[in-house]
Amino acid sequence: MILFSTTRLLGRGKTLLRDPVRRISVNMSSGKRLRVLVDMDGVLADFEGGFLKKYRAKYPEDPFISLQDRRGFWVSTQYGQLRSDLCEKAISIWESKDFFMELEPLPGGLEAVREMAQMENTDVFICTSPINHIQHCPYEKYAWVEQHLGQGFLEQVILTRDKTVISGDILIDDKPDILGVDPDPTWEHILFTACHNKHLSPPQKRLLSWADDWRAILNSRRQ
Ligand SMILES: Cc1cn([C@H]2C[C@H](OP(=O)(O)O)[C@@H](CO)O2)c(=O)[nH]c1=O
Ligand SMILES: [Mg+2]
Repeated sequence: MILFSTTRLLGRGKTLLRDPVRRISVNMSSGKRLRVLVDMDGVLADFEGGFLKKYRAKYPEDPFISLQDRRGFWVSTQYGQLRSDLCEKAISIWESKDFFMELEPLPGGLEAVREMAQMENTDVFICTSPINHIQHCPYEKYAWVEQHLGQGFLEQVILTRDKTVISGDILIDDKPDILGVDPDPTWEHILFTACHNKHLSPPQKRLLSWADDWRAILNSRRQ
């Protein structure tokens, strides 16, 4: 028997505790709640496109790598292979103020997470890693979510350098190898296709874009 001091029964069997700081949805029906972790850069926010635009604006005379020529997750590695000084130049782009703030949303991503948040027996979190340079990125990632999904969605942001310690059923992420202290994370990694990984033959299931059938992937994990 679960006692709630003040509760408001919502439709679809969800109960929200009146809590000035945090609203908690408790599942009142029997089904297990599905927990979806959605990555930010390369899945909701266009890191690669934003990088190339700002790199070319800042270094117009320097060689660049087109999106279709991108290989390997780390941009700076490939730029460094092109010419050693370009590694630092690449890093200077995403360490600059407003880089993460000004990233464009990838098509269909915001609509998909908004829909997930309204789905029965479903919780969605944005699970994202900050870069090492902490001056701007952590704040701008939160501000980006507030700007594009609203203040209420800030409750759903998880910032971590180790995604393996976050529990969930599904992690939709463009990084092919998601490693951390836990060798056996609870989530199934769905590889979100990006310019840098489209040539791989990954072991994971792929989500080609948000126009692909992400609802079927969620439903396949529901009990
Ligand atoms: C340096 C670098 C960071 N990133 C993103 C991944 C992480 O965000 P996310 O976990 O939201 O995908 C963040 C820190 O590495 O920056 C790239 O996508 N490519 C890069 O080359
Ligand atoms: Mg990513």
